[in-house]
Amino acid sequence: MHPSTAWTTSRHDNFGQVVRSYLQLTKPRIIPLLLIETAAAMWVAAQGQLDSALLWVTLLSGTLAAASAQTINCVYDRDIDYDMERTRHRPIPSGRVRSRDALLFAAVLAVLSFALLGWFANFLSAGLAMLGIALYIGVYTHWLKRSSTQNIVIGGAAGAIPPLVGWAAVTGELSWAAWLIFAIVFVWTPPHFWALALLIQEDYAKVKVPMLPVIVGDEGTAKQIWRYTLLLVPMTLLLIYPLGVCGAVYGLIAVTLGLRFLQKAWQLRQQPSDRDLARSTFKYSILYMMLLSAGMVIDSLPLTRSGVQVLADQVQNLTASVSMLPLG
Ligand code: HEM
Ligand SMILES: CC(C)=CCC/C(C)=C/CC/C(C)=C/COP(=O)(O)OP(=O)(O)O
Repeated sequence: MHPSTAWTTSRHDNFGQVVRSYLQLTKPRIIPLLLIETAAAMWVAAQGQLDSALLWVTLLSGTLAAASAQTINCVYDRDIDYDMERTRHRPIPSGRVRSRDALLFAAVLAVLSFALLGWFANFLSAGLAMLGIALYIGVYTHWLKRSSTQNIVIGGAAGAIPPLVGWAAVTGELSWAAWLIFAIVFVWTPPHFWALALLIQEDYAKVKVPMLPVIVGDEGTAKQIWRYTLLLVPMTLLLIYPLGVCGAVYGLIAVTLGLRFLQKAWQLRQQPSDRDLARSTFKYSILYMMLLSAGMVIDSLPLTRSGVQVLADQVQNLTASVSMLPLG
């Protein structure tokens, strides 16, 4: 290879590696689900009449805010991340990115997120995105993660902020329905995370992070997972009644998904030390939240709404005809 070609290739490789490292700081695999929640809340808020430019700008800003929060978390947790097998190869503990550079990166992302939302949507949504970062860093990462078994219950509020951002971006305010979607994600977070924590508790024990299974064991954790799932499933139906922002199609999806979640949580309660069950409950929690959000979107599409209306009219006509039949 000609020396100048080799130099260019290695510069490319280096650049690629730097980009990959910064991307890894943002924990990108978690972001799509946060965006799905945001989009679902926006769709419900707009009752199917959603401006696509607003949708994309809000999703981009949400990505920037979540990426900023995750990057700061990587800086703060660099000591324990170094000691845990699962996180040792993250960019900061492995020495690929300096903490100072990561913080600068996070600041740029946060400022861009705030500016985009403030400019294209409104300052309520921009402020909520910043509140999400503050809660995730201040309340979860700094205050509770290393000191309380309830760390992810209270800290989970940060992960439930994205739907509020989406709702506020569309309507400029926060209605009961927005708070209910927030509450659904909030109550979903403990079963989601504790199912995973059952699998990786040795890592957390090693660095003295008091995740629930480390302190109360498998059985106590499985019991809590069951209780939160039991609370979660009926809560999802409140969007239909009394709030009236979702309809029958969403109801069918929420009940079907909810029954399966309850079944998994119940099985785990019966066999709390079964790691395959814990893994399957964790994976299902993600699928559950994706499909529940999809259910909200499908339900609010104008096509679905008119289809349900036609069906309801047919049923009404049929009932009227049957009642007019000369029976007996
Ligand atoms: C305080 C609340 C939460 C905690 C402590 C938590 C913790 C975790 C952890 C430790 C992982 C494994 C990540 C890895 O192996 O690198 C994970 C995976 C995941 N989390 Fe959560 N989570 C929380 C809330 C949320 C929320 C609100 C969402 C989105 C709505 C979410 C979505 C996901 C997804 C999609 C994955 C799978 C990523 C993959 O494909 O590996 N999490 N979570
Ligand atoms: C609006 C807005 C910006 C909201 C922020 C939402 C947000 C970033 C939620 C992330 C929740 C999460 C995946 C925590 C991981 O826990 P951990 O950091 O303890 O996981 P680890 O053990 O893998 O480091």
